[in-house]
Amino acid sequence: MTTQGNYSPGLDGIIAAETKLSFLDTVHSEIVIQGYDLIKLSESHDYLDIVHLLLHDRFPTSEEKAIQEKTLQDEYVVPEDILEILKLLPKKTHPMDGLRTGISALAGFDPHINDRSSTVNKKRAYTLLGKVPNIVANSYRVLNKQEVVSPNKDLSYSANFYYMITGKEPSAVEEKIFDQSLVLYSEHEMPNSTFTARVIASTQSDLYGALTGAVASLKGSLHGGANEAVMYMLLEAGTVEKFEQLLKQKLVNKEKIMGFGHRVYMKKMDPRALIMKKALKQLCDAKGDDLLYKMCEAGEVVMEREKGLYPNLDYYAAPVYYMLGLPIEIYTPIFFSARTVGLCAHVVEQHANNRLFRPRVNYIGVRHNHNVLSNLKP
Ligand SMILES: CC(=O)SCCNC(=O)CCNC(=O)[C@H](O)C(C)(C)COP(=O)(O)OP(=O)(O)OC[C@H]1O[C@@H](n2cnc3c(N)ncnc32)[C@H](O)[C@@H]1OP(=O)(O)O
Ligand SMILES: O=C([O-])CC(=O)C(=O)O
Repeated sequence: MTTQGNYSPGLDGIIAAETKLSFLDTVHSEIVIQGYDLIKLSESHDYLDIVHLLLHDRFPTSEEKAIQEKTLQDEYVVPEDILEILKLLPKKTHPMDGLRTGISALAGFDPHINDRSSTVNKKRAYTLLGKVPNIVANSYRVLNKQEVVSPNKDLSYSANFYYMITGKEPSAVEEKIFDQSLVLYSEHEMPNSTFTARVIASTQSDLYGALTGAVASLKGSLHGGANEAVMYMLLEAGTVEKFEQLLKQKLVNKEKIMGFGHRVYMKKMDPRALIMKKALKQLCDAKGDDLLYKMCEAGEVVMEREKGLYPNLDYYAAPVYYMLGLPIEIYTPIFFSARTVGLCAHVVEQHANNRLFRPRVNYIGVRHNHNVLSNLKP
């Protein structure tokens, strides 16, 4: 073995970047976003406040917020050709793959594609923030043989996103909870997808490429794909007792249980999950049906007792989305849509102060003796 230095599988504990954007402070149990705690922000601010905070380092004034909303609305429409590309995809394509294709195709419509300046990157971030919800909703719709839906500028950003997916306007409570989920998913330091985006950006590749790679990363079930997987698991079980049995059986089979565990919060509950747990209770109470809440609570007890593992955000976001009437295949694309702002902010930061990512390996392969090789020549 040729050793170049310490190896940490999965880069566990390795510092990969310096950032002003966010930090998981496990000592004080805070998710620090530009100096503020995300959990507190999720109770006091909406998604568009977080967008401004991440892209401009501070909250918007009410005038700036109105201008930002108008900027986003002007970006809502997706080129017709992109919708045509989505229509050409095989109908069994997952909406995450539709989204990946759609974001990738947007690059060709950018007249300033070779400009990596912060000003243009931030402008581009608004283009993406305007169009990604449209691509998410319409890639799902097209793949499910539903009519393409146009954005409704009379609704708030989050209400319009919900409307484009479901075809109906959310109630005030649904809008608030959906928006809160977007806040919670907006930014989270250095998950695999953000690392992917920064690695791609570090070659001086563009924002669309960085985000296309990030979609592929987020699709995996160890990352964003977990929210969808959690919902299938809950539906497969159907009752509290069967869910407890299912989890125990999966543990006996040494299967990973989706929605539990986290590289950074391994011995604690993801604080974002607690907020979505409260939202789930609210939605269940309003509907007079607490089955999903009871199942999730019972699952938490089993996992803590049997494995010392705690829920991450995906565990409670999934049943919340279910209670909001959102289709399951679109849970991970919604996560991506919310994370668009965090990813864009990281790419802006990477491009503004770039050094190519190029790590080394410890070589564990064989070494051949070239004298032996020359003896083997015909
Ligand atoms: C918003 C998000 O994207 S959060 C992440 C969403 N992903 C999931 O929910 C998928 C399920 N969870 C997992 O697979 C993991 O907890 C991860 C991928 C999130 C973190 O993984 P890592 O930090 O690499 O931890 P690793 O997989 O090495 O697990 C450490 C130990 O805990 C166990 N473990 C961790 N998570 C789980 C789980 N969900 N179910 C069962 N066992 C688990 C592992 O089997 C391992 O046990 P061992 O030491 O006895 O072999
Ligand atoms: O941070 C991570 O490793 C994954 C995660 O929770 C997220 O992307 O929000």
